[in-house]
Formats: sequence, structure tokens, C-alpha cells
Amino acid sequence: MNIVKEKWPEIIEHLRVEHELSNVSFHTWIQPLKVYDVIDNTVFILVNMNASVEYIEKKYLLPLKVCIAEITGTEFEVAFLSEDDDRIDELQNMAIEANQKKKTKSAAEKAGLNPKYTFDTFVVGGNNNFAHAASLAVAESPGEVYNPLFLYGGVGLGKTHLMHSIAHFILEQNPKKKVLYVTSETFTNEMIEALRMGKTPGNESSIEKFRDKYRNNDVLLIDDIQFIIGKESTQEEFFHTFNHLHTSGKQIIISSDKPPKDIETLESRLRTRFEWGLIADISAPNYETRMAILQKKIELDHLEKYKIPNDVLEYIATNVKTNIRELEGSLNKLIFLYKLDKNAPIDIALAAEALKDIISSENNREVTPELILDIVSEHFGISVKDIKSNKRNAEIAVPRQIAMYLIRSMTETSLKAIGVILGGKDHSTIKYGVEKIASEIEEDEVLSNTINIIKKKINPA
Ligand SMILES: Nc1ncnc2c1ncn2[C@@H]1O[C@H](COP(=O)(O)OP(=O)(O)OP(=O)(O)O)[C@@H](O)[C@H]1O
Repeated sequence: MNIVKEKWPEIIEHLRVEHELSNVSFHTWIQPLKVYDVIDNTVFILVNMNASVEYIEKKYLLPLKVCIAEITGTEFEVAFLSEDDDRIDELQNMAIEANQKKKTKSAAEKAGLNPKYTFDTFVVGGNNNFAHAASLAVAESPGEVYNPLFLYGGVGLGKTHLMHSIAHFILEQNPKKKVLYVTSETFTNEMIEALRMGKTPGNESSIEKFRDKYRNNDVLLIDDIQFIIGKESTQEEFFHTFNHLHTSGKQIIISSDKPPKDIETLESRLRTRFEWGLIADISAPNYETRMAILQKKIELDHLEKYKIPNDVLEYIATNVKTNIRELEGSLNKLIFLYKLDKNAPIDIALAAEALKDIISSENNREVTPELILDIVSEHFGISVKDIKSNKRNAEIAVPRQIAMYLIRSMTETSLKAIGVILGGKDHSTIKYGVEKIASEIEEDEVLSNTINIIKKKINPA
């Protein structure tokens, strides 16, 4: 019950005492008042047929507002209604709507959702438009179109934001839907805990409770699935959860840092299932999208008052390229530094100060054989697994030799170690590959350009 309704007898008693109302005034005007409803921040009070709304409004509106604030500790607006007031129908609709909103909110809270991660706050660009469209389609028709929906992409690029958006959308349409969002880490921890508890006398049912929690859903969203990979019993449990939900037509949404085909230790039966539905990737945003994300953040966090000059935003968008969390973090840091020293204007110098750690980590990341393999695989659109394989077709063999060459020339790794990294090749195979590419780039301009582009991707500084 709302606090005003609950404390109404106390409120009117307070009014009587504070304003020294006579018995007759109190019984005629105040005691018959009833709290009709409290919607958002307004208390609607129903005035008895025999009394005049205008008179009560004039004489008691202000004193009542004060008493409500004093007794409840919260300031409310007050509006009086007569019993034949036309607004009553309207109010009923408003009350239903407000109630619906409250239910959606608590359903969203229960589902573990961040209220800020909705489709409205998600900026769509070339890097994510396919994932966005797929997510919206799933949100509009859960269990009916793409099941599972598998979203993948690098760190901080919006996978979680999109997953939460789907869940919010579904709950707004129907707050009764059972929607559960968890990270695969939570899934793992809860499963381990359930198994542990199950071993204590009297707790045999804890694994059943765990299963109920995950299987009794209309929509299950599992974020960062890569954490369960390689953990045998968790994978096994997830496999059964997946099958249970999928065969009952329930929607499953999974996110990961890689597509299923590149998750090396993923059991093949899970991999096949992940590939049943739709796989959508999110890549790093381009400059225009980065600018749009910064503008959106300014609008959502009400940062207009800082009047951040455009060249400062351009500076941030130019320098923070690969992680949207860092892009947002840069803006926060800029405001933080400005508040710290109000004399410093918000200019490029302050932005450079705010970005100094991020820029150095983006541009001076350590060049490792793994990084080179990732970038070569991304460049040629083949998997790291294929690069490490023994496949001899040119689409794979040439990128493999390029990877050998780049690892050898850009890191201190020995030929023998490169052989181990590349899936157990011997030293002479690596030597041959490295020398072949080194001599070909002298004559083949296209190859030489390709290698330069990949080198830039590996080390943009
Ligand atoms: N397209 C977008 N529009 C607006 N904000 C975005 C967009 N993409 C990401 N963000 C914001 O960037 C931050 C990081 O996004 P999110 O947590 O969804 O990334 P993630 O891909 O799940 O990262 P991780 O791999 O670390 O789990 C969030 O604050 C999110 O709101």
C-alpha cells in the first residue's frame, strides 16, 4: 500500500491538531476525504458529494500538502476529485498503466537487468546493425525466429547491452514472461554450489532447484558463454538445460567473445546446437558511430551543461577505437578531471590527460604470437584453428605462412617455438614459410601491401 494511504488517519489527525480545527469543521470537511489513488507523485483525494471541491481546495490544499510531507517524509502534489469528476475514468487508466510499469520494473529487476541497457539507448551503426536487427526480431517473437540467437564480438562492444535490451522489450510486452539473464560464471557457480549443498543431508533437492531455476523460463540469456567452455560438468548441465528449453520452444540467447567455430574446446554437440539458430557478430564501431555513441551518452547522462567542445569529442572518438566501455569511460574521466580543477577548461589538453592510459594501452599493446594469429585470422576471415591445422589449400596455407613470417619478424619467438604455437609443425616447415614470404614480398606488390596492412592492424602506433 502507498505510504499516504497507509498513514492517512495520522495525516488528517495531524492537520486537525496543527490547524486547531473545530470538531464540526473536521467532521464536515476533512474526515470524509478519501485517498482515491496515488499515481507517480500525486495524491488524488476524493471529496464527498455534499462538499464543495473549490472550497476545500482553497482552504485545505496547502495545509494538507504540508501535513502529508511532515508525516510521510516525502513531498507529494495533491489534487481533489469530486465523485462525478470526468477524470476518474482517466485516472483508472493511469493507475493501470502505472501498475503495469511497476510490474515491468520489478520483473526487469528480478531478471537481473540494467535499466539503462535498452534498444532506445543503443546506437546502431554498421558494426552492429545485423546483430541489432536480429535481436529486435527475437525480442518481438521470442522462440519463433532465431533460436538460439548467438551474439559474439570483442570486449566492451555491446553484447550485454543488446541482450538486456531484448529482455526489457519482452518484459515490457508481457511482464508475466519468465526471463532470466545470467553470466555463464553465475551459472557455473550456482551449479557448483547446488552440487555441494546436495551432498549435505536434507539438501538433496538443491540440484533440482538449480535445474528448475534455469529450465523454468520463457527466455534464458547466458552472457559470456566462453567461461563454461572446458568445464566438463558445467558444459554437460548447460547442454541439458539448452535441450530442455529448445525442445519446449523457449528462447535462448547466448553471447561470447568468439563464434562457435572458433571456440576450440567447445564440445561438438554444443557447437552444433549453437549453430542451429542465428549467429550475429558485433565488431568495433567506426568513427561516425563512436561520435554518435558519445553524443548519446551526453544526452542520457545530462552532460550538456558541460558544453564539451566538438573538437574534444572528435579527439576522443579518434583515439578510442576498440572498446565502447573505454569510450564511455574517457568521457567520464574528462568530466571528473574538469570537476577536480574547475579552472581547467574542457579542451584537447584535458582530453589528452583523460585518455593517456587508454591511448597507450590501445596503441602500445604487446605484440604476441597470439595477437598476430588473431589478426591474421580476422583479416583473411578464417579461423585460428584452421591456421594451426595441416590443411594445404591455398586459402589457409598462405595466411599460415604469413602468420609465420609476421610472428618471426615482429616478435622474438624462435622458429621452434613458432612451430609449437602453430599446432606442432617442425622447425624446417616454419623456416621454409618465413623465407618464402620474405622473398615473395620483394617482388609481389599485392602481397607486400597486404602484409603492411596486417602489420598496421597489429601495431597501429
Ligand atoms: N551501440 C551502442 N550504443 C550505446 N552504448 C553502447 C553500444 N555498445 C556498447 N555500449 C555501451 O558500452 C558499454 C559496454 O558494453 P557491453 O557491456 O554491452 O559490452 P560487452 O560486449 O558485453 O562486453 P564484455 O565482452 O566485456 O562482456 C556499456 O556501457 C554499453 O551501454
